[in-house]
Amino acid sequence: MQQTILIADIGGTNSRFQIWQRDRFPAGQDDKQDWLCVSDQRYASEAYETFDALLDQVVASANATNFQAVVIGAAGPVKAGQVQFTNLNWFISEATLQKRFLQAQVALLNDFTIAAYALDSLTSKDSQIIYSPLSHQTNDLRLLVGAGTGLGVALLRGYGTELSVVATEAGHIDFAPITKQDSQLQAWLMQSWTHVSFERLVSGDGLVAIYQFLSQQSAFASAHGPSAPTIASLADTGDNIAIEAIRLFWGYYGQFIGNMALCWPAFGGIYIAGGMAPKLVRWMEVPAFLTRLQQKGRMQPIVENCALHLVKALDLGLLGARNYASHQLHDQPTYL
Ligand SMILES: Nc1ncnc2c1ncn2[C@@H]1O[C@H](COP(=O)(O)OP(=O)(O)OP(=O)(O)O)[C@@H](O)[C@H]1O
Repeated sequence: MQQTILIADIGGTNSRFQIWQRDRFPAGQDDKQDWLCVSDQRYASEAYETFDALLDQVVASANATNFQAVVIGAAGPVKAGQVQFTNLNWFISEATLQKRFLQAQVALLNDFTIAAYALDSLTSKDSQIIYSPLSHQTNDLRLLVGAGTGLGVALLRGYGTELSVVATEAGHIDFAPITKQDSQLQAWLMQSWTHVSFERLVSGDGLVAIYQFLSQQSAFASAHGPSAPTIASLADTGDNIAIEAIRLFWGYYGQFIGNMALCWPAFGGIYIAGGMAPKLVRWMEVPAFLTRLQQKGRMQPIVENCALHLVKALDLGLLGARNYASHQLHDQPTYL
């Protein structure tokens, strides 16, 4: 019997869909068949008015229709099987998906929750250690943090089939200025938003905002001036404002990760994922990044005990969704 799954990682900027198939042997026989990717499509999210409009197109162009599992990771808080996207005017309902894919096991989860199910499958090529603690205190707590269109955080406890994941909206905690320049940046951002969260700085638009602040623009306007990829290209050509903007971006990213480690002492490791880190890693000054991450006063030793991994694999969400779907279809206990 053939099994077909539809998986998706839906972000504020990019929507990624894959269809995988495998031959499934009857129970009791060797069923460790490899999945084969039969479709891999990427779309610009904002080109579609609704998620359903995009899904119509994906399903119409797919050469498979009979899915046994449909797993969707979405960039927003999932409550009672529904998600309103944080950085996109989209809505998804698990019940509507289930009606559409009647035969399938359908799951709608937060994108960082689903990405967390990929961590145990990462190989040494997929991630790089950027900090290892000198002394080791261990527990099974891990953190997945990632800046892209937004700033996502998931908390992991346990491993393998015992893994449990807690989705958070921690990217929306208040930004806390440390230097005079940080305070000026915060005040400048407060002209646009009453709540200046870390996501306002540690995200694609965040990098744009920092650049505009340094360029002495009167107020933030996401459509004005260079985009985040252009700022990265400008830095490559030696543009001082772009270089400084990326330097500040990494500092705020480090400060945020350190705050997360104080809330959840992740002695099992902190994994930095999301679309931006791999693209800006050449500008990461590790000592400066670690200083801002670990400078936590009397509680610095807690943060210093957390190893830091930079995840280079860009398809973490899809890998996690495939693991999740595969698990759903397996005669094994589901994830906790
Ligand atoms: N070369 C680059 N340098 C810096 N930032 C970039 C680069 N390319 C894209 N970005 C920014 O990365 C962000 C998209 O990241 P990502 O691919 O993780 O998106 P996403 O999964 O749609 O986001 P999310 O899941 O946070 O909603 C955009 O804000 C974009 O401007």
